[in-house]
Amino acid sequence: MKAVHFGAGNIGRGFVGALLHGAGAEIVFADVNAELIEALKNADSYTVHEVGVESRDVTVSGFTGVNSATEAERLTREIASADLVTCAVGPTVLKFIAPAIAEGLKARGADQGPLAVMACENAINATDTLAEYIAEHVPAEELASRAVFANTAVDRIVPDQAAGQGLDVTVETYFEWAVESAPFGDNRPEIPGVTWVEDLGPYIERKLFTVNTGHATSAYHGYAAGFEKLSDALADPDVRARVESVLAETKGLLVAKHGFAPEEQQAYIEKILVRFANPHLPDTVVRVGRAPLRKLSRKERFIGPAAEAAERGLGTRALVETVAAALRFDPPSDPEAAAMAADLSSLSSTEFVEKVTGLTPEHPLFEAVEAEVRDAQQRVS
Ligand SMILES: NC(=O)c1ccc[n+]([C@@H]2O[C@H](COP(=O)([O-])OP(=O)(O)OC[C@H]3O[C@@H](n4cnc5c(N)ncnc54)[C@H](O)[C@@H]3O)[C@@H](O)[C@H]2O)c1
Ligand SMILES: O=P(O)(O)OC[C@@H](O)[C@@H](O)[C@H](O)[C@H](O)CO
Repeated sequence: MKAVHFGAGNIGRGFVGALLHGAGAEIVFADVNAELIEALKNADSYTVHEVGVESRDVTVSGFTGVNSATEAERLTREIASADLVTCAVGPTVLKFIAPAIAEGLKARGADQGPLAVMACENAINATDTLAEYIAEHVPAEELASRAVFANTAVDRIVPDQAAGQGLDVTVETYFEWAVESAPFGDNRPEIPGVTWVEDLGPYIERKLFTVNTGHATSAYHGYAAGFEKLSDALADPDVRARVESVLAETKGLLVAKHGFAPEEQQAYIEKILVRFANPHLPDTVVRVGRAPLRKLSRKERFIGPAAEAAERGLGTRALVETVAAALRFDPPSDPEAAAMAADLSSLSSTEFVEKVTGLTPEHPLFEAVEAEVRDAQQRVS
């Protein structure tokens, strides 16, 4: 099996690359980071350090790199001859990698089987989004015969890596890669460790609205309380109580919407709280809270579940209080935090809520969120 993976960052090397290597795949990492690609071209292997109660090292080999910004022709050839394309570049970058995947698809021989395409991003139906961008460059019939698109949900905490660590990646021991099975019929790619599911909807929503909602809640309240390390933030009783309150609210929605048993969802919550508290994992509130405008958007981890909960008459107070904390997230290293601050000072509260959260004034959640925006604006003026 040959795989081209876009995004050789934390989750790319620390999770997707490791599982593809475990599947015996030859891996081509495609990235715009020239230094990283040179390092991948020059290395024979790197090590994934899984840290936790039981730590272990996994060696990943059998890969190369291609610079997707400067080696377009080679990238086309690599995709044309691949069995699988995966990506972990961030949901807002999907539109930029789509043209290259389209070129690779168009260059495939008629006798080749379809290319499996699976986006590994923290977003609902990210592969469908990528497919829509690719469809702008490939005729519909050609696309249907040359590619199979499957949505996925990926779960493994991979912090930003310490300088001087080279290609090695420190990760938690836990992982889950859920992939929808229907698009493949009887021809699923053989990737040990993948959980095949018929309906990904409940899985991705449970993951995003529990793991990522809880994680970002720890980050925003932890940042406000002055913590740097995520596990230290969660050890603070006030932050912990806020995270538990938020997860009680998303649990209410997930149980009502998807029919998860309450005790099953509670066990899932307890498990992720242990994962967040992993003291061996050097994760930070700045990484976990990164890109607050994306995280406050309509289908994302706060407004997504809060809007649906409000529509069902369920509680949203803790989620809205976390939105308030997110509005105060201002690390100088985060361009979206700066853009959010600029929008807070230049837009009216109504304009800000409509633009950033996608909520309209008629929505039952609008008033509560707008009140927090007004409060944040008064603090900075
Ligand atoms: N880190 C985690 O714990 C984790 C876990 C699950 C899912 N994810 C998701 O995986 C995605 C990536 O996250 P990450 O933590 O690995 O981020 P990261 O910043 O470590 O890696 C992203 C990589 O994508 C590359 N990239 C950016 N634009 C590109 C382009 N146009 N073409 C090719 N490569 C490009 C960057 O250079 C970088 O190497 C995000 O959607 C994130 O939500 C992350
Ligand atoms: O990657 P983001 O910015 O969507 O979210 C930050 C973290 O919550 C996330 O990367 C988690 O570590 C990961 O989703 C765990 O599976």
